[in-house]
Amino acid sequence: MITGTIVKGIAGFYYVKAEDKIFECKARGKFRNVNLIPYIGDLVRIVPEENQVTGSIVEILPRKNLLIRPPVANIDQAIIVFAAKSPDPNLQLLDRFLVLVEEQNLDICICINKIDIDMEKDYEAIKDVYEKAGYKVIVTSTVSNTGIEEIKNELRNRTTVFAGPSGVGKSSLLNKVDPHLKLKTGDISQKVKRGKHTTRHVELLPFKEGGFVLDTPGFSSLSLENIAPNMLQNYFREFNTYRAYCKFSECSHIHEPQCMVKQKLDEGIIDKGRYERYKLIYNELESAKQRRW
Ligand SMILES: Nc1nc2c(ncn2[C@@H]2O[C@H](COP(=O)(O)OP(=O)(O)OP(=O)(O)O)[C@@H](O)[C@H]2O)c(=O)[nH]1
Ligand SMILES: [Zn+2]
Repeated sequence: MITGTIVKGIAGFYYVKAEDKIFECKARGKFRNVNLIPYIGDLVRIVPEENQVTGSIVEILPRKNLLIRPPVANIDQAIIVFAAKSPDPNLQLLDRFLVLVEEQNLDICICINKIDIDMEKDYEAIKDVYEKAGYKVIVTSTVSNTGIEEIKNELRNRTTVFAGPSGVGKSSLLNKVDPHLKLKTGDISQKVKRGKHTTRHVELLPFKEGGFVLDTPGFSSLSLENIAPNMLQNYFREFNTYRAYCKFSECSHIHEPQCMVKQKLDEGIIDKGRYERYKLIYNELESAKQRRW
C-alpha cells in the first residue's frame, strides 16, 4: 500500500500521484458505503496493481479542509492575482475575492502582475494599502521576470489555488514558475474559442519543486449572498484589532457611535477605500437578507 494525492477525476477514475507516478484508480466499495466521496486533493492510500499503472483507493486520510467551489480538499493557500494594468485593477472585485478566501480560512497572498506596463507605478499605492491591511503582496511581471522567485517560494511544497479575473496573467505566471506546466495563454477571444472544444476539469498540477497548483479560474462566482452581514467584518482583517473596542458588541461599524473602526478610519490607520468597499458589500448583504425574509 502506498500514499498519494488525487490530482484529477474523470468518469469514475481517480488519478493519484504517488512515488512520482500517476496511478489510474477506482475507489473500493468500503468507504463508499459510509458516504465518503474522494475529492481532488485528498490524500489517499492505494493498492497498485502489478502493472504499476492502475490501482484501487482503499482509504481516504483525514482532510485538513474542503473547498466547495472549486471542490478541492487540503488547500493550503490562495494566491489572488490582479494586473497593474490591462485589465485595470478592480479593487471592489479584489475585496470580494478576499472575503471569499478569508471565509475559507486559507492563507492568502496577493499578486499584482504586469507591472512592466504600469509606467506611473500606480501599483505601489495598491500594494501599500493591502500590506497595511495585513496581506503579503508580491509584484510580478512575466515580461521582465520580476517576482517569479518569490512566487516559487510561495508555491513550494504547498497546495495553492490561483484565482483572479480573466486576462491578468495567471497561466503566464504558472508557466514562468514551472515551464513543465505548459498552460494555455493568450487573449481572451482565442481562449473562448478553444474553450468550446475542451472540457475543463479541476486538476491539481504537480509543481516541479514540490507541491501542487490548482488550474482553474478559481472561484466561478463571486456571489457573497450566503454571508451574513454581521460576519462580513471578520473578513476585513484590519478591523480585527479594533472591533473589540467598539461600544456596541454588535457594532456594524457603519452608523453606531463610539466605533473604534471608524475612529481608526478617521486617524488614517484603516484605509478609506477598503472601508467604503466594506460598507458597499455590507449594504448589499443586508438587502439580500431582507429579500430572503
Ligand atoms: N505586459 C505583460 N503582459 C502579460 C504579463 N503576463 C501575462 N501577460 C499577457 O496577458 C494576457 C493574458 O495572460 P494569461 O496568462 O492568458 O491570463 P489568465 O489570467 O491566465 O487568463 P484566463 O485564463 O482568461 O483567466 C496574455 O496576452 C499574456 O501574454 C506581464 O507580466 N506583462
Ligand atoms: Zn464599530
